[in-house]
Amino acid sequence: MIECSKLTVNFGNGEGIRNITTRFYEGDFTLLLGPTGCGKSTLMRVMYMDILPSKGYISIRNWDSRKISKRQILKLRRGIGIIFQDFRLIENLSVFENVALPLIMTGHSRKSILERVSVILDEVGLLETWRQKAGSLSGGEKQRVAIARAIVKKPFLVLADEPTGNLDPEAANTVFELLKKINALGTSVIMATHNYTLIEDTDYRRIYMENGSLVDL
Ligand SMILES: Nc1ncnc2c1ncn2[C@@H]1O[C@H](COP(=O)(O)OP(=O)(O)OP(=O)(O)O)[C@@H](O)[C@H]1O
Repeated sequence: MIECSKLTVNFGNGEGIRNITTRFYEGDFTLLLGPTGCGKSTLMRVMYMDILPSKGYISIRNWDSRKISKRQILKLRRGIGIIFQDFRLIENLSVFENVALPLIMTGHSRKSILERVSVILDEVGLLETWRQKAGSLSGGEKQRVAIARAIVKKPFLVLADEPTGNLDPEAANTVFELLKKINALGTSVIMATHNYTLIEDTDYRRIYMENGSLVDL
């Protein structure tokens, strides 16, 4: 699904990622591990082509960073759901509106939005909160809204960048279980995390990074 070849992002200050060659497979749950600043977020940003490589390339399904246009980047992003550590919700909008936003922006009908958002909110266990302002929720609930927003358009890939970093262990577990469920239903998931306790019992593929490079173990 994703092929990285000699992938390099150079921020001009000596930081970034260097010479990454690997593949990510369709349907997998992949864990991206490594210390702060090792390049996990940068690698994820390249995956949704928020940054383009300085050298080497990344190809995702049929999109290749060497020849992708701006319009095609928007198309690629429609197939990718993104979850951040800090939730990035619009706090003064309701839970429903936050999740509906990606569908509103792509011109779905009111009826299909109502149906789809209700189903998704039910899946993440937040149907009853649909009217509440996102800003009034707990951290764990906010992250579940962010997950709902990420999957509402049925992406082929979910990128979760430290999704449990701001959560207590119980909320972190709930979020991880949800991501596992999403993966079990067929969506590929790539999750960057520092939370080794959370993942210790899983046999998902682990990719380790250090100083912008992959570590061979
Ligand atoms: N836009 C940028 N401009 C300059 N340097 C950057 C930029 N973004 C990231 N960096 C640097 O590149 C390196 C990799 O950062 P990145 O955020 O990818 O690491 P990370 O592994 O995700 O860290 P964390 O676990 O703390 O999120 C770091 O040294 C960081 O300071």
